[in-house]
Amino acid sequence: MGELATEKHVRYILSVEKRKDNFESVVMEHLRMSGAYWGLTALDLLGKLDTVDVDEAISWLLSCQHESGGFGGNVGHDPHILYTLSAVQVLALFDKMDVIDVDKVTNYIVNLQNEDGSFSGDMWGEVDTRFSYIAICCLSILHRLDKINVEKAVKYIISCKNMDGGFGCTPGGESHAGQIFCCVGALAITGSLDLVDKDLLGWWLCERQVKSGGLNGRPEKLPDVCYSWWVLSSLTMIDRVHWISKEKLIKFIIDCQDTENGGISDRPDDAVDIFHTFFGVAGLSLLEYPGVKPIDPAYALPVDVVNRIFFTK
Ligand SMILES: CN(C(=O)[C@H](Cc1cnc[nH]1)NC(=O)OCc1ccccc1)[C@@H](Cc1ccccc1)C(=O)N[C@@H](Cc1ccc(O)cc1)C(=O)NO
Ligand SMILES: [Zn+2]
Repeated sequence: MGELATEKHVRYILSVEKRKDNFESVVMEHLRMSGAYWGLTALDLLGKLDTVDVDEAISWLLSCQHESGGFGGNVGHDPHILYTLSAVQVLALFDKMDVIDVDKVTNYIVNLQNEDGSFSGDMWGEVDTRFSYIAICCLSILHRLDKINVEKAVKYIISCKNMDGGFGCTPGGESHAGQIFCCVGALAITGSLDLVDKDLLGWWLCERQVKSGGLNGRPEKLPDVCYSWWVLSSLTMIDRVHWISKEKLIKFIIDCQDTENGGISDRPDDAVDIFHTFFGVAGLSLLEYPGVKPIDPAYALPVDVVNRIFFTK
């Protein structure tokens, strides 16, 4: 079996951070803040975060903050809860939370909670359980969970649980691995995992593994490296990882890397991108692949970063 071409991936990630004009950079233009989180967290998992110019990254990040306290996907873009989490995650990676007004960012998120406990993504009001996870994860990192109605937030998430044990984006929405990650992650952070039927959900999740060893996001779909994260982090949080073959999944992820130019794609022989490179490395981290630092399945941050947030002053 091949092995992880670490140096190539590090060089690929650093090159993406530098490039501005090529196809990937233009496509990812509006979610560049998330791209920064994916690239920098992947570098940290590979033990290479020290190769980054922190001050340059921080000043660009701060230039994306809106007067409301929220962050946009790039300079001059409207604020959105998605990019506010990505920005806070990057600040946690660099241990630089002191460069922002925590209460201002908190206030931006608090104002996005609706009467029924759900969260909207921005002022336009779209509701999705993704935003519940983002709000809870972000406020937890900021030590401000007490500023929202956690009980109603949890009640809303449980209202999105389906008969198959999975979760959808709104009540009655079809189960999808991405939404399951968000709902299980939010329940884990709020200490509410007792509300999940671990065997029923574990069964739905382990059924995502196909012959090639890869994981898909819904029944009958093709396997995709990023589901190595959405499905596997959910299985990890409900303690059912032993229900899939870790070796076969490792082989699938390794088969998706470009050993020539670096980077990981969604499936073998496809074009690589920073998103799948991060979720591939994060998946290998959950699979305890040698040379990759451990990642926290709920916060999607390296364990040493999560420990620093919660166990130091
Ligand atoms: C917007 N987006 C997606 O829709 C991807 C597209 C895709 C990648 N592979 C198959 N499809 N889909 C995606 O992220 O689905 C996972 C998901 C769906 C719903 C909720 C949570 C996760 C990707 C970007 C992308 C676009 C096109 C190609 C590759 C990456 C994306 O930004 N996803 C977001 C999804 C998300 C958003 C918020 C969260 O709290 C968690 C996850 C993300 O991972 N943020 O860190
Ligand atoms: Zn994917």
